[in-house]
Amino acid sequence: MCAYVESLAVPGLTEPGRPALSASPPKPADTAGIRLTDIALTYRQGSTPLHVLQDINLALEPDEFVCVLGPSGCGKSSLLNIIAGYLEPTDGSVRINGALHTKPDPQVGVVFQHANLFPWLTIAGNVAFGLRMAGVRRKERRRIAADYLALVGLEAAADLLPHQLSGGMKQRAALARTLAAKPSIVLMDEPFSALDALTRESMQLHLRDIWRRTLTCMFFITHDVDEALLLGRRILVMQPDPGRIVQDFVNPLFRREGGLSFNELRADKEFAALRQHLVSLIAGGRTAQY
Ligand SMILES: Nc1ncnc2c1ncn2[C@@H]1O[C@H](COP(=O)(O)OP(=O)(O)OP(=O)(O)O)[C@@H](O)[C@H]1O
Repeated sequence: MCAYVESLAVPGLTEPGRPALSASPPKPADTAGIRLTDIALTYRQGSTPLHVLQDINLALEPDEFVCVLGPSGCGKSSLLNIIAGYLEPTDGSVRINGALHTKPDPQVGVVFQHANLFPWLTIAGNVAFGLRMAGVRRKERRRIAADYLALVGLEAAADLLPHQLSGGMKQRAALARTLAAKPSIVLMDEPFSALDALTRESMQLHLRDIWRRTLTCMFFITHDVDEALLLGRRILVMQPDPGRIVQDFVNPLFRREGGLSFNELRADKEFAALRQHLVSLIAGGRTAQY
């Protein structure tokens, strides 16, 4: 058992039928899913090297939902950019379903903090845009766009323009646009941080529901520990100088079916201890030892 489990003594961690907090989440088969091997990233600032990432090794199952926490500047976005193929690592490799991944392609979808919809296209047009670029026929594009708009609950907004939508609706449209390309992984960099608290909570529940229905691998960066505990089946914590993963565990509060509401999550007897542990780890106060 890892030191974290012992030191927290959180009731319920060893109860039958409950997912155990584990330092070694299950490994996907050799080729399935996303695999990062020995990733390192170094920038040069004049003659001084800046080691941003070091020794990042990560295996994500095809239906993983992983939340990534860590203080500002620890390299979360850099890691996301490497997985997206936007940034070449100084060392190491990214493989998706066994194939080397070195440049952006539709297998990797990205949702940013701002929706970045094309203002001149309708919401359905935005969702179908990538399909059009991929040569999908018009009738098929329409059908796929309608399916994904229904998935995010935006059927009624199909013919509206982006400026007619609220911030949360725009983010849902952006998610539909990304999912419509049927990516193997969706990378999200603080996608809800620009939303007000109520919209944000509703988007988190929406996303959880969408993940359950699509079982697409989600890589979700957040500064919000509660958000990570609500959404992540697995939680990674990074620390800086150089950026590395200092904890990787299966979230015992995660439920594959049903799922906790916010009130249930916060009332769970394990929640406060887990939250405190993560906050302190992010602040650099305690390093996990196994
Ligand atoms: N193009 C660049 N050239 C040089 N240094 C960079 C560059 N991009 C990022 N960095 C540095 O790399 C480090 C990691 O940045 P990154 O944006 O990945 O961190 P982060 O954890 O995502 O931060 P935040 O939570 O604030 O978004 C920082 O020290 C940053 O200053």
